[in-house]
Formats: sequence, structure tokens, C-alpha cells
Amino acid sequence: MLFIDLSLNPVLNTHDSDISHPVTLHNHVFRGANRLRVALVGQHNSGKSTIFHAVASTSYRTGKLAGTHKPYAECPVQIGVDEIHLVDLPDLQSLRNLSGDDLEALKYLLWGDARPLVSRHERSEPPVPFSRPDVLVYVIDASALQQSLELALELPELGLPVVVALNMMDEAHRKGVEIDIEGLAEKLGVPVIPTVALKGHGLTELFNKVLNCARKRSCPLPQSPNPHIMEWASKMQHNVDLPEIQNAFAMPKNQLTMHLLEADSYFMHELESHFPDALAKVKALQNEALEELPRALSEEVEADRHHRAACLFESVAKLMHKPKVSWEERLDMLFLHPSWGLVGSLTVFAAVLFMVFEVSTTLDAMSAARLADMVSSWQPDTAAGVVGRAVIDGLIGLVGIVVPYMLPLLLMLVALEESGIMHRIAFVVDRFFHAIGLHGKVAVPFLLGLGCNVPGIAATKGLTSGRDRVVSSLLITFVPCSARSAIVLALGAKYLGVMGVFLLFALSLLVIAILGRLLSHRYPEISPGIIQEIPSYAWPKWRPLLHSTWNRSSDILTIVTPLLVGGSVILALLQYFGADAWINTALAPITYWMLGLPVVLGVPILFGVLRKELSLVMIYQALGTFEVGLAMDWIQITTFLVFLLFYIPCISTFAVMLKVIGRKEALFSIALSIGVALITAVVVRLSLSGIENLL
Ligand SMILES: Nc1nc2c(ncn2[C@@H]2O[C@H](COP(=O)(O)OP(=O)(O)OP(=O)(O)O)[C@@H](O)[C@H]2O)c(=O)[nH]1
Ligand SMILES: [Mg+2]
Repeated sequence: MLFIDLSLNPVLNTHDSDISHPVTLHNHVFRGANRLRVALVGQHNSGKSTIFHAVASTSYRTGKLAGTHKPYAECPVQIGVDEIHLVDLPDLQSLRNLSGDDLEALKYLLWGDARPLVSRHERSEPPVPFSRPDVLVYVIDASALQQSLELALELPELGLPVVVALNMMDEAHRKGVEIDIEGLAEKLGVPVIPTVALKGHGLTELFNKVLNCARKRSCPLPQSPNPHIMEWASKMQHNVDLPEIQNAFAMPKNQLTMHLLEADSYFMHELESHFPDALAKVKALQNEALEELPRALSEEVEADRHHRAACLFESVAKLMHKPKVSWEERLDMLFLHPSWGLVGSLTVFAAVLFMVFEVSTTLDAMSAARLADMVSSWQPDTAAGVVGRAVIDGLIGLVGIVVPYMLPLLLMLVALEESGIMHRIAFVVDRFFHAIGLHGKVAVPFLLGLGCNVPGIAATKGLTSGRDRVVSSLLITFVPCSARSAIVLALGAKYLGVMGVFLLFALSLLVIAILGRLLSHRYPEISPGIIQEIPSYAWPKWRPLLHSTWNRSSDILTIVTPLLVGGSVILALLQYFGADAWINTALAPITYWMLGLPVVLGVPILFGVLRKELSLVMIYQALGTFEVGLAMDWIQITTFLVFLLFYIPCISTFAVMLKVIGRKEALFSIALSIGVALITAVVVRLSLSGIENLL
């Protein structure tokens, strides 16, 4: 591959003031102020924006190139420890003879937000408010390779490192176009990475290559035209080889020469305005060429480039028989297709629900419920006995979380990770999660939260960090876990009907969406975009599967166990010493005054902190009947369910939050959940009462 060192390029030196004090490049990390700027360039519909959105941050800056209707977008993206600013540019067909809106993209590539002497007289702002790119990613539609090769031959003139993303490889494959990727890379003198942006394939390699090229500070040699054009090129270069012209245009000499050879109107015009003598020489040379050559020099240069692109295409691409569609490709239709892809995510959603309502409930009946039955006859009447029973209850509660929920759901998470399915779900739902300021990576923890919030929050630990981990953990506590769903289904279905149950779950979704937006104000840092690796499909292997599941569960147990047992002992002692009435009175301002519920519901609500299902059992005891409808009207039942859906995460969830996001945020989560539960329950109560009065 042909590379030149940037430090030898005089034009680039003018852009890079640090070049005289070289940094030790191997240790150079592109972060913070040193972020690399990478621009996506390419023809219309080649997939630039698809690549951009596949790796974009949760919010990004957009705008129009100054004075044009051509949109651009820009955002930070994290690649391992490095960070880049990624710029999605409007389409660019060629570097030559651009005019109007198209010219602005070229000006950005040449000068960024700087103004060289030749363009200072222009009244409009620089095309964009940020600097010139450090590296170019040329996005090519592999299924229409020939049309893209001319620009591929021109881009090296810009004097920047270039990496080619040979995109739409799936389309090329489907059409039977086979491309010799190594041959193409060698002939262009740039790395070529095959990608399928729509499915996230090849993006990790692409951006790693971008970093690599930036670290090496190497860029391709400009492609030489045919010898007869070279003769005219060196004559032309001689005409403009003056330091004042180089300074005024601030662009590589080669490139200016090629623009003038092709009589590019913008550059000719600028030369005329600033260096009329030089223009006269350029025109004289063009006239001389017209006499010697069969056609105008500009046409000769264009034809030469066209010819070289065609030869290159012939040498690297051939048409094959249409290949068979592999099973991986068929599966990807299900998991990664822009619209069908959601089917795969929904299938996993259904699998989680099946796991929770079939497997987990069976396991629960076989483990915790059986143990609870065994100790149910033991009703101690001494304080020591009560403590002993409470410890046993706490441990049974632990079994009730670990055996039916935590182990199977974490096992499922690890299996989804190892099989490559989780990465695909994350990729497909990414844009939906961006709406609440998160990345699609947290989709599976949210799904697991439907079973039990504990494994859901535990799963965020391995997938996210910093702000994203805190926000996703806080939001997962609002995902109705199976215990809360069971209460809503038991009471809601009986007294509010299917529609009522549906609306309660829809309310949870709405609350999560609104909170996601609100939490973005509390945690305003925009998490940079990430490159979502899409690994190949693989069968999960039992040993690593079990090992990984146990690793993730064990450290959580160490913190959940004491809290669950401790909480159980405290509540049992309160009951033993007859604090029920006291608890109910203490909670009356909430239960009775704010929510309009019977005062006796204070104890069931408090015990729900231990395990949410306890609230359901205890509400029957508190009201003294299984017919809740006799003691509460439909508005009270709805208000109670809404409050129960959102208030304080159970003690095990709190414990896992302590471990995953720390004490401060875990305590904030309690305040947040109480606030949200009170506000929504009061709003629902008042709205329903208002509606009832109207009817
Ligand atoms: N089959 C397939 N389609 C793709 C791929 N990448 C992008 N597309 C589709 O190609 C179309 C154009 O993609 P864009 O990302 O908008 O292309 P662009 O280069 O930004 O286009 P302009 O902004 O108009 O220059 C969209 O319909 C994408 O879904 C790919 O790898 N495979
Ligand atoms: Mg686009």
C-alpha cells in the first residue's frame, strides 16, 4: 500500500501547527480536546447517514452547510478509549467543477471553518462551525462500485488519510457482484473495509482502521493520471508554484493543479480575482493544449479519470452466480432488517414473558412457595422466635428471587449475549432508546426487568457505565416486574377489566418515557455514540454460560441477603410489638389524605417494600376479605395499583442498586419513586373522580 507521511506534506503543515513538535504517536489517545474529526463522504444514497446513525450519540448537532439546503450532522462517538467527532456530510459526486450548494461541502473538506485568503471576500459564513476533518471515510455503494471509483481516485488529492467503507455488501452479494477487496485497497492505496451499515456489520473494524490511519498519520499518494496528462499537469503546476498562491489557496498543490487542468470555474474565478497574471498563464496553457490535443484539456483529464476508474473496476469486480442465502443472513432478516428486525426483538420479548409466567412461576411454586408452606405452621410467640422466623422468611424471600427469577433471567441474558442476539436487539431498538437519552444496549436489561428488576439492574453493570448506567438503573425500577404485574393482573383484571389493566401498563411506559426525558436534565452529559459490535451467531456453550451467570449473581447475593433478612426482621418485630396501628396512623397522610385509600392499607404498602407480592396477600388480611371490591371502589383500586406500580423499589432492588450505582443514586431512586408514585396516583385519582362527577 502506498502511504506518505503527513509531516512531509507542506500543505498539511499549514493546517497543523504542532507538527514541528511531534508527539509520541503510539501513546496518543484521541479524547477530549484531542478528539479526532472524521467526515463521512460519498455519493447520494451510499449509506453515510446510516453509518452515522448506527453509531450516533443520544443527541447530536445538525445544521445546514452555510447558505445552502444541504444538511449535515455531527456528534461525538466513543471507540474504546478514543473519541472522535463524526460528521455526516451531504452527498458529494466529485471534487471537480462543483457549484452552488455542492461547492460548500468541498470548501469544508479543504478549509473547515477557516477562511483562506481566496475565500475571505465571500459574504456567507464558513460552511460549518467546526474544523476540517482529520480523516475521511469514503462510503461507497458496493453494488454500484463503478460509479464511485472516480471520486475514489480524486479524494487522495485532499492530503488527508482516507478509509473506504465498502458499504451495501449485502446488496452486492445479492446481485452476484464479487469484489477483490485486497486488490481494491492496494490499487487505491487506502484501507478498504466491507460493511453493511444497515445491519451494523464491519463498523467496528472500519472505525478501528480510522484510528489506525490517524495514529500513523499516513495518507494515500495522489493517484497519478496517464503520462500524457502528467506532462500538462507538471506544466500547469509550474504556473501556480508560487508561495503566495499556495498560501492564498491553502490546499495541496496537486489538487489546485488538477482543478485548473479541468478549468474548474470556482478556482479559475478565484485565480482571476487574486492573481490575474497567473490566470493568463493558465489560460495560455489551456489554449496550447487545445491545439495539440484532439479535445480540450479539461475533457482529456476527465476522460482519463473515467478510463482509469473503468480499468480499476474491471480488475477488481466480477459478476458471479447469485449465491445462496445462508441461514445467518436469514436470521439477520429477522433480527437486523430495518422493519422486520423488530420481529426478532418481539420474539425475545415473548420469550422473557414466557420465562416469567411459565418457567419462573413453576420454579417459584417448587422452591420458595414450598419452603414457605413448610414454615407456615410455625407461629412463634416470643420475640426471639419472631426474629428466627423473620430470618427464615427473609432467606425464603431470597430463594424466591434467586431461583425463579435471577438465575433463569441472567442465564437468558448471558445466552442472548453469547449467541449474538442481544447485540442485534440493541442495534435495532437503538433509535427508540435514544428518545429517552439511552443507547439500545440497555434494551435487554429493560426486558429482564419485566421478570425481576434485580437481574435487570445487575445486567446494566456489564453493559453500561457512568451516566448511562445510573439513568438506565433508575428507569428499570419503573418497569413493572412480575410481582407488580401479578398484583395488577389479580386486582386490575377482576375490578377494572382488560382495558384497565392495559391502561395501567401503558401508564408505566409513559412514565418511563417522561422520566427518561426529565432525567436527561439531571444528567445532562450527552453520552457519546458507540460502535455496536455485531458478532457472528454462535451457540452458547454451557460451561461459560453457567460460569458467567454465577459470576453475575454471586456478588449481588452478598449485598441483597443481609438487607432482605434485616428488613424482614425489622418489619416482623414492628408487627410483634403491635406497631400495626401506629404504622397505619403514621402513613395515613399518604394513604388516607393524599390517595383516599382505607387507612388499614398502610401496613400492606409498607410490607411491599420487602417483596411486592406481600402487598397483595396483606391487603386481604388488612381489609378482612378477599372481595376487595366490597371495601374499595374502582377509583380507590386504580389509585392503589398506580401507587403500588411506582413506589419504592423493593429492598432487593435497592440492594442491587447500592452495588451497581452507589448509595447516593440508590437513595435518589427511592425519593424519585415515592415522588413519581404520589404524583401519578394523585393525578389519576383526581382525574378519575373528575370524570366520575362528569358522568
Ligand atoms: N441493503 C442495504 N441498504 C443500506 C445499507 N446502508 C444503507 N442502506 C440503505 O440505503 C439508503 C440510503 O442510505 P443513507 O444512509 O440515507 O445514504 P446517504 O449516503 O446518507 O445518502 P445522502 O445523504 O442522500 O447522500 C437507505 O434506504 C438505507 O436504509 C446497507 O449496508 N445495505
Ligand atoms: Mg445522508
